Amino acid sequence: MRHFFLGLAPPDVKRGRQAGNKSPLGIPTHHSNHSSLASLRYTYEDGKKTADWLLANTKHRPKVAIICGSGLGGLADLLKDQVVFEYTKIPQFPHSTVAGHAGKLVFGNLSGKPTVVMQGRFHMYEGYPLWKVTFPVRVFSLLGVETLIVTNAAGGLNPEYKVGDIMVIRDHINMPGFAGVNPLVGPNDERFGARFPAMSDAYDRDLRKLAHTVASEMGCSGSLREGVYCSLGGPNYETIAECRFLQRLGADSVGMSTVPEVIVARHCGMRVFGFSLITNKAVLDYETKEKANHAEVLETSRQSARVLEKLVSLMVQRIERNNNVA
Ligand SMILES: O=P(O)(O)O[C@@H]1C[C@H](O)[C@@H](CO)O1
Ligand code: HPA
Repeated sequence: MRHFFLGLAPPDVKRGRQAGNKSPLGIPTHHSNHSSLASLRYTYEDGKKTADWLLANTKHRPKVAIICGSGLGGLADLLKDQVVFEYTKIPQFPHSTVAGHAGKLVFGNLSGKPTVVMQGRFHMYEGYPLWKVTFPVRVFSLLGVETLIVTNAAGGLNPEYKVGDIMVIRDHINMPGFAGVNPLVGPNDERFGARFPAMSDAYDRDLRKLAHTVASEMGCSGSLREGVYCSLGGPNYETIAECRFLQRLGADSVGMSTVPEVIVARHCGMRVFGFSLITNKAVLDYETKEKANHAEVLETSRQSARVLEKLVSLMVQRIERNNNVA
């Protein structure tokens, strides 16, 4: 309050946000009309500020960004010549709150290519609105990133999938989007992208093909699948009825992330590729005693991470500048 009267209000308040309307995570708790809704999100200038801060603090100029799913942050360890930023130190960045998400942004060279890796992502169930969940993707775009690779831990709905399989994401079902929960809701800034972006080609066909080529060269094509990822809000795992419903909808894997990041990346013209690591089988049978749990998810990630890491690094080696695949 005192700061406010002295003209030293924090930036949130200066932009018309009221400190009293925020949860402890800085998330707005109520708003009265569309124009106040418009002010309750990061602007283009906010993204630019964070991107410029990062560019001023590292010499790396990444063309590829990778978002690591639960327990898959080991990918960042493959980067050479690392520059590491804790999320808590990056201006305006949200903070990681989930086990298996370290909360570090790692710049470096992966297979000789300048790359930035998010060791830990943000989820809606942590209490973050989707414009916060997806803020890093817009920052990546402002850094000059052309290709986004997303990874996640997911439950297998397809009865043929086994725990430890890797699923190339061919397409997604945005379940929260059916109810209007979408990171692009609100005023559209054309500097990021068009009001109505297409999503029918969200997952790049050439990169999907490349994944199969690389897997076959690695001798692991037997455990490489390709299918549809369905994103739910979480944090609870699905009921049996929900899993049966999603299976009938045509989903092969189910999780609690990824889709908002992909929508924002496509909105700003980035090329997207994604993997689900099948960490558990979705429960579809009322007679079973099996239950999904995060400890199992992390343990499967730990066991299968090396294959996924190798696959990603070999793919990055073959991604050429300006979106061509070697
Ligand atoms: O960040 P991802 O999507 O990999 O994490 C999955 C979904 C939940 O966050 C968590 C559930 O075990 O793992
Ligand atoms: N459901 C939702 N999210 C998940 C699962 C699951 O079974 N496994 C890992 N993340």
